[in-house]
Amino acid sequence: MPRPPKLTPDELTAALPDLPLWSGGTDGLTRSVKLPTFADAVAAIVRIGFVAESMDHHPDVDLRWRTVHLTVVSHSAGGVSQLDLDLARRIDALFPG
Ligand SMILES: C[C@H](O)[C@H](O)[C@H]1CNC2=NC(N)=NC(=O)C2=N1
Repeated sequence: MPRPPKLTPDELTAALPDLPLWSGGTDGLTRSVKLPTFADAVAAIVRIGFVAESMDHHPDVDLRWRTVHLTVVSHSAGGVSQLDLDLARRIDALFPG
């Protein structure tokens, strides 16, 4: 299935108000999720991983103690695409902040 293209800056600007927990630009969107413990943070990554697998679209993940740092970017598109907005929303549904 073809993957969507990188969003234009205007398209991203229009989409970002719906994703207030995320920051960044067309090269990638980031948010952090702080959990009570390291084990909770590992479990959070597993939950996000199942969503990512179901979408066949995967975030970049960096775990520092009990904080999970996430970046959504479409590597094949060389920037943020509609798939990243969808993945960010799915992550927010799991972890509303
Ligand atoms: C074959 C498979 O669909 C691709 O390699 C997918 C998998 N997950 C992916 N995730 C992200 N974030 N970017 C991609 O370009 C990407 N490509």
